[in-house]
Amino acid sequence: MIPTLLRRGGRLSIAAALLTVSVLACAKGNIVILATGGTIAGSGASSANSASYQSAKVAVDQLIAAVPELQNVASVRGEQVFQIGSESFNNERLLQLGKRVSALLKQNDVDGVVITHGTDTLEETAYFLNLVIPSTKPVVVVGSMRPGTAMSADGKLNLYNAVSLAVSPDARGKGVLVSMNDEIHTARDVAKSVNIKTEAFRSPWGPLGLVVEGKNYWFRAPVKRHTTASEFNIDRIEKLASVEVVYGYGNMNEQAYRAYVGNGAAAIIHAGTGNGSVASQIVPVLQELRGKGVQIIRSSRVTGGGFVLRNAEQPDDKYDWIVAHDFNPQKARILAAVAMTRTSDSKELQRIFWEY
Ligand SMILES: NC(=O)C[C@H](N)C(=O)O
Repeated sequence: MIPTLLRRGGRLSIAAALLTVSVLACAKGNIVILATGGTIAGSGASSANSASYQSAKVAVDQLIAAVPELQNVASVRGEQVFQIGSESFNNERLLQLGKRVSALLKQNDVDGVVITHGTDTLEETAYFLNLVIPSTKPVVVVGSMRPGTAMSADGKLNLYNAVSLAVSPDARGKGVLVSMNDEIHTARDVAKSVNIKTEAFRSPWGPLGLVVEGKNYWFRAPVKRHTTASEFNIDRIEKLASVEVVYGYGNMNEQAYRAYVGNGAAAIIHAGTGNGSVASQIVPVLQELRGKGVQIIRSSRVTGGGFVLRNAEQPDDKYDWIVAHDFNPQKARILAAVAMTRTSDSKELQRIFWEY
């Protein structure tokens, strides 16, 4: 169409061509890629290094330049927020990233945000954003399991899928999404379940859909509260509550619980065995800590579908403990750290654990 207009020559047809170009550019939608590091920005010594490499090496502009096809689906620009392995994320970085996402989504010239992220804590950041970003515009978090230098690297296609998902009107209002390995997951459910393999992310209750060659195929939608239906808002959060996780196993002792509380933890996520069960020698310790005002939140260390029932295994009503529903311990930490910016009432916290 544009070459035809140009062939006709003359000022009018050139103006028409320019107008068409700008209309097409607008029609594509504007996506900002916020880069934070991880393996998707990793680099290895040789193409055979699929698992040993350095993460967080490649700058966002290089990531974008490596996938010219991105510009066919959206107008894309990048910002380098951090350049770290995601194992080094902390509460301050979550807040900084969240505030930048929120500010961008308030702009009329931004239609969605893609966050490139290491996979180790990707589920924590994605779930945090799902709780605190008050926007229906798509936020898609993406990573890779192999660096771009490796044979069969997965980053380019994952990034392409993430951008095409973020620019899709049908991705709006579904909460923060994670796109990996052609699948679309809700940030609430997804967890890194295998390392090494590219099929690394799973949701215990299944993915929301698939993204294939720039088209989304949806099968379900999240029912829990998120983004615009959330009572939490990043614009009103300056500091997260101090919440720590203690891992349960046979031969447990009380030292970690006491050390964390001694250092000011306001809540302990007990990553218990099975149904969040608590060893008999630990029960009185947790009762004592609860008596001192510390929230005790029972989650499960079971991977791929831990689900803690209230008053099963332990009398939560009697001890005034909280159960983490189906959240894995690291997501329970995120929810408690956000929720406790607003309440320290255990009944309110339990309500929040059921609703989000
Ligand atoms: N695949 C990865 O991205 C792992 C890396 N350690 C990270 O989380 O940053």
